[in-house]
Amino acid sequence: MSVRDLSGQPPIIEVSDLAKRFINGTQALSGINFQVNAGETVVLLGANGSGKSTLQKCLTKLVEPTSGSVRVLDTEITTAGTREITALRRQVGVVFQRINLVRELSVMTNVIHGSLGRVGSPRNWFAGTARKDQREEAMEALDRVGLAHVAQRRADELSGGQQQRVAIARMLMQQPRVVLADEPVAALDPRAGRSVMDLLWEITEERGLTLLCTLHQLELARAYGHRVIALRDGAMDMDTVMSKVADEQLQGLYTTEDQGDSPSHEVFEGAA
Ligand SMILES: Nc1ncnc2c1ncn2[C@@H]1O[C@H](COP(=O)(O)OP(=O)(O)OP(=O)(O)O)[C@@H](O)[C@H]1O
Repeated sequence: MSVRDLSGQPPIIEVSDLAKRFINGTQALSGINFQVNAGETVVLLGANGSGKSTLQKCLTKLVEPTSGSVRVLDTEITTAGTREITALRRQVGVVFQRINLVRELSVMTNVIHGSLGRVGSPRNWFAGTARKDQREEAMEALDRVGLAHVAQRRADELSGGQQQRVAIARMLMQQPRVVLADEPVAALDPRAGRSVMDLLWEITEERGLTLLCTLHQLELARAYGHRVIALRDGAMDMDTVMSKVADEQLQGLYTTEDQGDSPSHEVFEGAA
């Protein structure tokens, strides 16, 4: 897999001293600092409850940060109003573990739904009433994920791996600049998971998208991540290029302090 030189690219995501404390008192994040340049592909790692999902949600204000600064695509999300946040979300594609297609509608209609924020009105929701160019674009997106032949099938007739591919095609219809993927292959078997990750990475590379992807499978993280950001107990544990990280360091992210074999809370320099 090629490693692109992105050192001259502008930052797309800038997070400074971010903290999140939930109303029940849980301190989910504190002292989070990093930036991601345009076109970077970053894997986000950390044990259950370390704050990965909260961090991703803070990037589009699905979760409101308690303090600090979060800048995504030149929008300071902590001070942005509803209109700016809506505009930002249109440029940020999301892929979740839970594949949230509309089960009883066709694959094509689900994919067209991805373009609504850009071009559509609710009456264009169904494939039959969508504009010709929308349908053609959806067909191209389906072709890109290898599923043009199932465009007219109901979404729930597809396998989990195919459904996640449809979700990626739908995300492409958004024409996003940034992709946030939260455990996109956790629900899939290893073979399907690998093939969905291949696809996500290829599309990211060919379109020059910026990707922040949470993964739990270390072998996938190793295979796909050019850079790794890791959290432990809501704090930064590492931020470095993947090639500099030893397997023990990655495994150590999933051990507790009292097991005595966790790595130091070092923040590495020179990422990407
Ligand atoms: N809405 C909420 N209200 C209160 N606490 C929350 C809320 N959402 C998350 N938390 C807590 O914040 C901490 C971080 O949770 P988060 O889901 O971000 O972790 P995670 O690293 O994504 O975990 P996982 O790998 O299990 O998905 C956890 O202690 C969690 O219980």
